[in-house]
Amino acid sequence: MADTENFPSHLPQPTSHLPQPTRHGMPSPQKQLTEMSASATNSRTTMPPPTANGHKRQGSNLPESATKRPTLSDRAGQPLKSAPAAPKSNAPVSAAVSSTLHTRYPSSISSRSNSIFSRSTSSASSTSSSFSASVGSRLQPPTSMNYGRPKAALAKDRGRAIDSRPATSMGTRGGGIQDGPNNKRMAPSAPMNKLSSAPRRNDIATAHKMNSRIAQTVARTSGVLKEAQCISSTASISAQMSALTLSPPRERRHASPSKSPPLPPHPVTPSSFTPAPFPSYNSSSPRKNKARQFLTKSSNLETWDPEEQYGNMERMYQDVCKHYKDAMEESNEAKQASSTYKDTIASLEEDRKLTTEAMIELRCELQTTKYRLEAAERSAQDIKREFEQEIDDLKRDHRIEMENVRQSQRKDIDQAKADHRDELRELRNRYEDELESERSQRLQAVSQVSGQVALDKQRHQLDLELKDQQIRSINMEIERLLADVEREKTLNADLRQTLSAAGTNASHMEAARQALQAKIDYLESDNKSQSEAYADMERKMNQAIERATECEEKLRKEEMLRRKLHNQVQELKGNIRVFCRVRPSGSDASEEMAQISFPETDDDPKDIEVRGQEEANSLGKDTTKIHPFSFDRVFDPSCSNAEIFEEISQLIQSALDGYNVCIFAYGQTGAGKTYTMSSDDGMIPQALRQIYSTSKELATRGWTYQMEGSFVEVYNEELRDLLGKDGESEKSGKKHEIRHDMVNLDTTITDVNTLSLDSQEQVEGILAQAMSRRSVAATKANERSSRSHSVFILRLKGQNSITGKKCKGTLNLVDLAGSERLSHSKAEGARLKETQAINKSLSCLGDVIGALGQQQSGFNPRDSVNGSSAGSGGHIPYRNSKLTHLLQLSLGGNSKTLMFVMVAPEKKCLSETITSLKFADKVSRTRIGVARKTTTGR
Ligand SMILES: Nc1ncnc2c1ncn2[C@@H]1O[C@H](COP(=O)(O)OP(=O)(O)OP(=O)(O)O)[C@@H](O)[C@H]1O
Repeated sequence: MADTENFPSHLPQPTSHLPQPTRHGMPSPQKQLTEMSASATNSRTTMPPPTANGHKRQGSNLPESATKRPTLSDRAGQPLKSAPAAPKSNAPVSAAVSSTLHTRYPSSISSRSNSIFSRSTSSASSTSSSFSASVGSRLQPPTSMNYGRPKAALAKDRGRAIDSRPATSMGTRGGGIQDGPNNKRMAPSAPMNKLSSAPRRNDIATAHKMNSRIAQTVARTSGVLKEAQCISSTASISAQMSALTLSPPRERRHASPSKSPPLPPHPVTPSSFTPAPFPSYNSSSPRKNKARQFLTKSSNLETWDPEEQYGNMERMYQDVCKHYKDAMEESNEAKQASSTYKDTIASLEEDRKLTTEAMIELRCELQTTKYRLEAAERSAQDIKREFEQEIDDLKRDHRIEMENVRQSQRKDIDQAKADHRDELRELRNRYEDELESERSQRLQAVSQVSGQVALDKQRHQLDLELKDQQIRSINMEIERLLADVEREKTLNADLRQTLSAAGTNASHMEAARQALQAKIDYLESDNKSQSEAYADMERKMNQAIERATECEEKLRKEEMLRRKLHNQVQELKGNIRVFCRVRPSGSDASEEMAQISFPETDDDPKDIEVRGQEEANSLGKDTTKIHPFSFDRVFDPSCSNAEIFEEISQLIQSALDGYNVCIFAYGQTGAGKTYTMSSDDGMIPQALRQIYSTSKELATRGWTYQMEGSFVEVYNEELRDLLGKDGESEKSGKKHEIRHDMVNLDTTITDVNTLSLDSQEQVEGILAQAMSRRSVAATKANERSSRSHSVFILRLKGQNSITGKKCKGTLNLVDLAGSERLSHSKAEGARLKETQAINKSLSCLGDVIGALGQQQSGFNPRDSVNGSSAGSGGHIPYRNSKLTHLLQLSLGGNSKTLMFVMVAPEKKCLSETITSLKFADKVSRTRIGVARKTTTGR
């Protein structure tokens, strides 16, 4: 087995058909004999015979004879002409046995031969030949490299080769060598198993206990021993084989394996081994000259040629003998090595025993030391515990002692502190008493002095305060009078005279005041004369007050006169007045401007001229038309909101006087309507500021005002409350309705929040809220274009506590949405709808104004409610849009109405500008009714 491993790996391993050697080298002789006998009888039918040239024939590869050959059955009927010669005394191998050996185990024999003898360099060539003869030319014998090893190396290699497998595995392998010729499993040889495995186990156990060097040595020794045993066993088997060949063939052929007695082992020693001479064969066999014979008539298998077979057998026998001899020599050497290793093992065993004893002693010592150490540790623990207890006791004692000392010290300190406190208290009491008595003495003295001073001072102070108050009131009165005078001066000449008189009066009073002041000074310096001066001053004061009252009365009368005159002037001017304002150019410098001029350069410009687009006349010449317009007032781009407000402040005053006032801004989108009406200094905030300041002034003349405001927008022909909570009207789903009270000439909107405006700050907050809620959107002309008409309605209710007069006015401030041409704006979707609604309502406004113009005479506002005029009977289409419906009373003649027409200066807006101006011109030419005051009382 080991030798098969030496074959080159690229070659197929030779398969053995011989009974495989067990670990002892060969199967038991008894079994071998049995099998050999059986095979001798069966071999002719089961195995093909070797060929004549000595090569192995294999199965169907055997060449078939072309000629007809006699079969065995044929030959059975024939008399045996030349039987093989009877074996001689040394019993040569019979032809049957020989052929059986070659047919059944050719490769096995050869292989085995190789395994046993391949290490002999001298027999390399013969091995090779026998190998090729037995296994065929396809397989090469082991190379000569394996042969020339030194003996020691050989022994070592073998030892390693065998010893590298564990003992049990060896046993298994030995037992499992396997399939014999008839696929019979070969049982391992039990004694040999015992022999080999037992020492091996011992060796391995020893090797594990001892060091690795000892283990290696033992392993090597064991390997050598096994090799030697193997060789000796092989030798015995060979001897048996030799003995087997000596037995008479006829007897063996018929002898039953079970009945035949076991053959005694052949006493072969390597040194005394002499191979028996191979039996000679009768070469004059008649078969030699005979024609070729066949197994059966129909078979083309030739019958065996015994002569040729015999020759082969003889050669093989020679080879086997030679190899056997070599093996014997190797075996001897191995035995010698074995005895040497045995000695070494014995001495090592001795060493191991000594070492084990020493180890046991040391272990005992270690154990003892451990016990001692543990005892020492225990005692150390006890001592430590004792010490710890002692330390704890000491600590406790120390703590108690410390506590005692601390307590005694604390007591001492407390005692010392108490003493010290008492001492301090005593001292403090003593000093405080002394201090108190001293202080009281001094205070008495001081209070006597200061009482006197304070009394004097108080008296003077009171006098002074009284006089200051009088002076203040006189001053206030003078200021008020001066303010009144100042205001009246600007109204009319009579008032100026009165005011100058008041001024003179005031100067007298001032002189009197100065005199009084001098007297006060004098009085201050001289207490005695003070009372006289005071009485004089009081008298003069009363005179002044009387005169002031007279002046006030006079002023009131003048005020009434002024109002009357103012309203007369307003009526003369007409109830709808039109102001025109041109916006400055925008930030885009590249924008081309329209040619707009203002011919009048005085303080009160009323005219404006706009140069129209260039047009070709009938002669083909380019001409431009100039459009002149005239309004109540024209404001050029340089005018500020403050300047414009000055012009309308009289109208705001009219609202306080009990008139309905309506101011609205009209113009194309982006022309400046929202800027004029609702910016921080726009008309709406300024109007409110004026109303507050004037109402305060009028309060001095007995007027008190109640103000209520609401803010709505007309968006897409629907009213929206800008002062309501977010989404309130959408949630409630209520629609606001416009109602006109024609008795009181009052307009109300249902479900609209009306807030009482108590302070100017509140009003401005409300305005900001309303402005933020307005519907705005970016359009082509304006980034924040108003998409609705916004209307701020301020109701003013005044009452004069002196005269008992009552008045009720309404101020409507309207910021209209911008007119816009759809073709220009190219609005879509929501924007388109908005633009359509805006344009429609503005066109309705134009219609209403037009209708009002036609019925100038005989206006009755009550008729206007029904959309008709008593004078002309013409229909006024107020209800055609929410905007005109809402402004019905403002437009219908009952109110003072001011329209701002806003103009954009850009050329691109020119046509729209001209349209707006034409509309404004139409409005300014309209004369509608007479505004009436809603006052009651005297
Ligand atoms: N007198 C002015 N001085 C300076 N800037 C102005 C003046 N008038 C208008 N503007 C500016 O022009 C722009 C358009 O003005 P505004 O929004 O008042 O136009 P509008 O007529 O109200 O437009 P819409 O009808 O689309 O609401 C704004 O940026 C505004 O500040």
